[in-house]
Amino acid sequence: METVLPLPFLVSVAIPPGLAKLDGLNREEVSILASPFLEASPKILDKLSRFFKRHSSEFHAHIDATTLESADDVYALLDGGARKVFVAAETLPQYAELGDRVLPVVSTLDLSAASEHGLLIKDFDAKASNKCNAIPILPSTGLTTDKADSSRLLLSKVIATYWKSDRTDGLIPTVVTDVYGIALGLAYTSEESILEALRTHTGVYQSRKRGLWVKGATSGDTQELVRIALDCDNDTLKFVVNQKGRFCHLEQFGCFGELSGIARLEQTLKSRKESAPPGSYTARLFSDEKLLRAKIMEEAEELCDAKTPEEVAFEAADLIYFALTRAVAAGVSVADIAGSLDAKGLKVKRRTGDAKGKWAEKEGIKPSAPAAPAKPAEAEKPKSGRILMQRIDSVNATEAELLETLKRPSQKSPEAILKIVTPIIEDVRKNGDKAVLSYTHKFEKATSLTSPVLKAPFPKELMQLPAETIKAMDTSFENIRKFHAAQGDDKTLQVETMPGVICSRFSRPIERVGLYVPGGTAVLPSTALMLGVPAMVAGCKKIVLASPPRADGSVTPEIVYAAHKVGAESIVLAGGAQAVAAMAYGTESITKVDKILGPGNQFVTAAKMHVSNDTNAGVGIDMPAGPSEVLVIADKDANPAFVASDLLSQAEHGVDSQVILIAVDLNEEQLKAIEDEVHNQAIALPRVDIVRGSIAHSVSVLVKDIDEAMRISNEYAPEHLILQIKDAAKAVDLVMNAGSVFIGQWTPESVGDYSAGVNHSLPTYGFAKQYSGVNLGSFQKHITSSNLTAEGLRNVGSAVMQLAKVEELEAHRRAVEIRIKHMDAQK
Ligand SMILES: NC(=O)c1ccc[n+]([C@@H]2O[C@H](COP(=O)([O-])OP(=O)(O)OC[C@H]3O[C@@H](n4cnc5c(N)ncnc54)[C@H](O)[C@@H]3O)[C@@H](O)[C@H]2O)c1
Ligand SMILES: N[C@H](CO)Cc1c[nH]c[nH+]1
Ligand SMILES: [Zn+2]
Repeated sequence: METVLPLPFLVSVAIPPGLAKLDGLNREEVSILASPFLEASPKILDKLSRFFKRHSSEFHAHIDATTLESADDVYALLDGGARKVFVAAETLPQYAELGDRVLPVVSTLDLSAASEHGLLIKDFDAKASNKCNAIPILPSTGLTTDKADSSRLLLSKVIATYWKSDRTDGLIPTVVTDVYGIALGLAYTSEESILEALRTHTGVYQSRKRGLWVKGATSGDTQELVRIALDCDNDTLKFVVNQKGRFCHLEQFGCFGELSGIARLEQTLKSRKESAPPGSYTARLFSDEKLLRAKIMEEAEELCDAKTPEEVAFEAADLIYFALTRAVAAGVSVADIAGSLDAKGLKVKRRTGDAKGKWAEKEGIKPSAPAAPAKPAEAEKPKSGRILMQRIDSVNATEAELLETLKRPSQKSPEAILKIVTPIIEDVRKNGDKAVLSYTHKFEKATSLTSPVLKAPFPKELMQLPAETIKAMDTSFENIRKFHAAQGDDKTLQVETMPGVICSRFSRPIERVGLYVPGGTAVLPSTALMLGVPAMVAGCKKIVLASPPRADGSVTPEIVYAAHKVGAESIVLAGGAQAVAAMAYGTESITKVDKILGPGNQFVTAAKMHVSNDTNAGVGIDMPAGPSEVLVIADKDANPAFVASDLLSQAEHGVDSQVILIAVDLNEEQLKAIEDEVHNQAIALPRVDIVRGSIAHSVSVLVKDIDEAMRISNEYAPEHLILQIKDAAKAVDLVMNAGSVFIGQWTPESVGDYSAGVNHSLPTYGFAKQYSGVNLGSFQKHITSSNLTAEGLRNVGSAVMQLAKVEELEAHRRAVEIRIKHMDAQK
């Protein structure tokens, strides 16, 4: 990343930045000029922080923070990526330690210096910093790249006002570099060429012999213009570009030779990622997450053990190779890494640099000082880079490679999780309410809570909801009720297997059920409906809901409303293993249940497995439901925006979610259209950071036809299967393994999550091969009965007696014989 000397003005931009259009200037033009000027106010701090998250490396923003009251907000802005923040002069002393990152605003504006250019609209204390005093600020509405627009200033003119050419032709020497700062060559620039470059966002220069020179116009080796900067004495420009092909007219990348070092490695890895021969080592590294992890760990260790300078250089190069492979695989470029390094360098409170977790423990490292509470913006690392799923072409890949690529992200080892949850379960079993409360105080920070349960009837004031939420919940409730009621088998099933031998089957509700409604990363009242409604329809006598309370000890009103609608007897105000244990064993105030159902994180799942294995608990559980996932099969008929929206709706659940696209016979352009949609829709999502995490282990599989797509899908056994293909309904016949299927372009997965009527508590992690999702049957037992007449016993008796004889179970045989003898005696 280039260090920025801002061009000698800042572009003042209205907030919220639409970012496609900024007050008349394009986003690209502002980013090329490097430094927008933004005005902060307490109301728009959230928007500013989102702006920084997405664009701090692209824009080098300066901020007017004079209306902010809290110093914490100023620190947060600087930590978020603001280059300089301007504050009221009287508050300046409290920022003394921050040097010229914080500057004062003077209220009496001195316009004289800039008025001769007619440019300055706002001026900052000239004495405060010689680096910043002369930066005039222009409203972006006053600038243009449109020659015909005489009412505004031409951008190229503004730049030229500040440069001093010492050449007779007035041209300005221009150093051209790539984004790593590697010099590609020297060119010359005029006002006209700058205007053209800004207008087209490409490399356009002024040739001394041939006039305007659009780089790549004949060779195809074009440039994307990333940034323009003026040097310290305003007589040389720098164009930072992304170079396609090569810059030099000779057979070499730049006029000073080929790329080398990390830049060259990145170029090689990127091209390998696109087209590494299947089976090659790099292809394996890209597709085998475990192999790459092992190599990174191995090389890190070897680097630590290296002794001589040569060994250190050798091992560091190896480590960088594997680290960069990891980055390129995730769609992260060296420029993104440099941006992240720059952002770290901008932080006003640096991390201590301590090693973390198992690596620290292994080496016996102790933290250097107790960790200070993170400032809000410090805790959220700004992330950038294209959000892109890894691709694999099923035609070129072996079956083993394909399966390896489609592996779900690995979860923490069950043993490690069990070690954490077992003592919690034991504590709750022994100490009841007191233990449950203590874990709620610890994990949910709900220290004011004094009772772990809320009993029905639930007070009205705990379910105050907007009318539209009640309407939506009522609609969903009714659809879920209808669909699950229709699954009922009220009539006893009866079959006469032989004359006089009548077999029957009838269902009964499970009497007491415990329903776990997750509440860690998101509150999910929809899950309360998905579990509660079928329990109600089945006729379960006691429905106990459990969900982690909020930090103030209250339960989300939507969950209370759902509990009320399904007739729950109580809500356990606890989450995790403690909630599961409380429902499995019962406590002084929490009702023991016969079966626990519902999704949850790894602690919840491990606790459910643990209690179901304890015969003393006498409790059953439903299927394993872990991180959400979706597999979308899309062909040429699919709308790329719809496809992306479905992928993202599951990717936003958690970083451990995985989404799969199976692209049926799509060409490069069609596939890219979906990838572009994924990126563009993702960066606009509030949970974009989570999406980045899940997309990093998500995959697009290219296949030739529907049969191959369905074969892979059945092997993967997705929780949700979406068919965005021609004649989608017909393809349902080919579905063998899936939790729930969504057919055709008008059926987004989210309708199933909330309101269509189908259940959203479904098997994940490939368990759709052997489990069904939650349904009415999950809340019922089926009991069978036999009823034989004398004739029936005669008909079947000989088979029974013979098999009992084979098994040498004489009492069994005699139970038939004694009756037949009795019948014979009565004849
Ligand atoms: N498959 C499905 O049908 C489905 C439906 C909805 C949600 N989900 C999944 O359910 C999961 C919900 O997870 P969540 O974390 O948001 O909520 P959660 O309610 O399952 O877990 C929160 C609880 O975890 C416990 N916990 C957290 N950290 C702990 C630690 N270090 N030690 C011991 N206990 C700890 C705490 O008790 C806390 O109350 C997500 O993965 C989501 O994708 C799946
Ligand atoms: N998709 C999740 C099940 O995998 C359920 C859910 C709840 N809210 C939104 N979605
Ligand atoms: Zn969902």
